[in-house]
Amino acid sequence: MGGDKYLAKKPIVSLENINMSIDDHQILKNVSLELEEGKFYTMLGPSGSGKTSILRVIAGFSQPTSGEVLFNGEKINNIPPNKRKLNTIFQDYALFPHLNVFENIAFGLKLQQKSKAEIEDRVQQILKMVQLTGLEERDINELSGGQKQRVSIARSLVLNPRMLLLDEPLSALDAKLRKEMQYELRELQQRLGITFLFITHDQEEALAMSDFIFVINAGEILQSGTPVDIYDEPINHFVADFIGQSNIVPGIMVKDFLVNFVGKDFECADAGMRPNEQVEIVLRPEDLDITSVDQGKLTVRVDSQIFRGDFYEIIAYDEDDNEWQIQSTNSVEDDAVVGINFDPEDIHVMRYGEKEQDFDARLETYED
Ligand SMILES: Nc1ncnc2c1ncn2[C@@H]1O[C@H](COP(=O)(O)OP(=O)(O)OP(=O)(O)O)[C@@H](O)[C@H]1O
Repeated sequence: MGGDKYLAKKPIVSLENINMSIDDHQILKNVSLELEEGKFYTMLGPSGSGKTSILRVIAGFSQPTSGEVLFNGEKINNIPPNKRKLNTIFQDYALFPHLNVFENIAFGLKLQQKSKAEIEDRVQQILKMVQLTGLEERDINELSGGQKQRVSIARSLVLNPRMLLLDEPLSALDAKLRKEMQYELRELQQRLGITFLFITHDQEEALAMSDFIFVINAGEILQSGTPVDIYDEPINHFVADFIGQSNIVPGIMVKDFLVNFVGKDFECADAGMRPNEQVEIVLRPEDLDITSVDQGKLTVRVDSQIFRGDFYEIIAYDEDDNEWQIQSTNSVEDDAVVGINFDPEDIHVMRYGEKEQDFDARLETYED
């Protein structure tokens, strides 16, 4: 899914069937992706899933075992990192503490032996872009977190990259500053119009910041799409569980648009499954309402609840012992037996362990 939505424009960077092994350990498995001009892309996945490895392949710090890295349609596998029109920003920003803001930003241009006048001009231009004019002489350790982030981006931008690769740049920050920087980074990307490829293991961050997300696990892209696509239509258990909170229960297809779970048939909006196929059902906690037993589509027993500020998060169990998380504006007593209601359109049906290619193929067959 999603893949076809962004084929219309020519990608700046593409990966085609990238595999990478280190000491018999396969780190990347058949990774393909395309990155277009001017978008904010995120690679989202748990620790060790291969996000940094993909970024390193794009940047040229790692060589894939097989597969092609393309820049504007041309193979760049053998082009060294400093000759690629990409710049990487690391978690700690790697700023030089003994140099001031101007000198940090000018560093790459000095290495390229540009004239003093050209350096002055270019740095001033970039300072304006990242809104740091006036801070040229400031020491790096006298800057706020947000300003440091902007200096590190400015230091990359001064070299005119087509794309910035950002490896978990916000992960060391406390929650409040992190939120502010998310906003700042997103705003900066939109203003500059440069493609960002951002890495995070934080799903909320990915949903909030990105135009397009690649969900990575065990060296594979499990799903790619807009934040809304991925949240509303996760293709498998891993994605549904990793992105937001989900109730996932086993079910079986009765026929098209009818699925059975917890012993009852329910209409559902999903497509392309065969009768009797084993499936999994996703219902998000915010899509469930607590009601009386006679009015409810399912009956559950409340186990516990936590007050979350604007709602109660209720944990309950159905007769098959499936756990249900429900967001409710009202508190409910422990052990109360209640009904839960939901809109059939919010029932999302998945195949266990499905991969994105199979999902796309199934959808195509169905649409034909
Ligand atoms: N040089 C290496 N030698 C051996 N194994 C490696 C090497 N680099 C990465 N790996 C392994 O490859 C897998 C993917 O690592 P990678 O750093 O790409 O994951 P990640 O998703 O970026 O994780 P994190 O969020 O923790 O940084 C891990 O299992 C890691 O241990």
